[in-house]
Amino acid sequence: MLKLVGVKKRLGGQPVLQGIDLTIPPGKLTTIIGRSGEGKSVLLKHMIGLLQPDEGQVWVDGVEISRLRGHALNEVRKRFAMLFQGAALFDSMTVFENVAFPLRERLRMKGAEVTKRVDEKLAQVGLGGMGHKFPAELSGGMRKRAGLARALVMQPEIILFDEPTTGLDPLMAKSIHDLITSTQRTFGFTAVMVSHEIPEIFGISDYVAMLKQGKIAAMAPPAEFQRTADPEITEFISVGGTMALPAAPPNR
Ligand SMILES: Nc1ncnc2c1ncn2[C@@H]1O[C@H](COP(=O)(O)OP(=O)(O)OP(=O)(O)O)[C@@H](O)[C@H]1O
Repeated sequence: MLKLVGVKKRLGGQPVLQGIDLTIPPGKLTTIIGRSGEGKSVLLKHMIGLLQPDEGQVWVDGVEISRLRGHALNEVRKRFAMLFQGAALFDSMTVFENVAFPLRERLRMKGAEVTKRVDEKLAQVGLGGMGHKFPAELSGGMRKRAGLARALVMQPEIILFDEPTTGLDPLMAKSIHDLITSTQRTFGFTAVMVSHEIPEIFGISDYVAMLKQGKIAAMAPPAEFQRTADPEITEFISVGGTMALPAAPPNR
């Protein structure tokens, strides 16, 4: 169970997170939405221990990771994968080498075992037979798939996705969303995704949370979330998309 309690963080002299209380349901897909610059990426980085809170705690299964350093933090991080916005592949390595990298570096795995695991993951993300290509030879959507294969290959319990469909056309974005949900259901990992894809995320998420003024303003399953009484949230989700809400239509 991933849980943030009273997390506060200032960056560049400005308050970014101002008291985050958030429990991420295990084995589900939770999507975090919010305006640009609101602190969504900063929030993800706290979950994986890349940033430490000024105040408050981040808990992973009863371990307070916000106070861990060095080896102890690395051990907890092995349970996570994070897919950054740009997929962050190594340009000088083939797709195969990119996906093999964490197995070799972090698990010290070698030879046929690596090949088997990498080929299996590439096939799962629809990149079977593409292992010899370099990232520059791939489309944006294929690069995202390769990034997802690299995240999945470590069989993490928790995967954090930072805007995984940024820069993709709607069809490619849909195929990445489908892949995230199908792999999540197959492997049962806990997924946390930051996304601007409204209304699409309502169709794929188990829970939606909104970050507003440094706090979680609402968190609920999509149908309930969309019936919120908070006019700012209603406006945000109606501007982001065009989904009409029978219970509380956008007031515009
Ligand atoms: N390392 C840093 N040093 C100083 N300020 C930072 C740092 N990282 C983030 N910030 C600031 O924190 C705020 C939140 O940034 P963050 O990237 O989390 O926003 P976001 O909600 O993910 O935005 P977007 O939706 O545009 O990706 C911004 O004002 C940003 O400039």
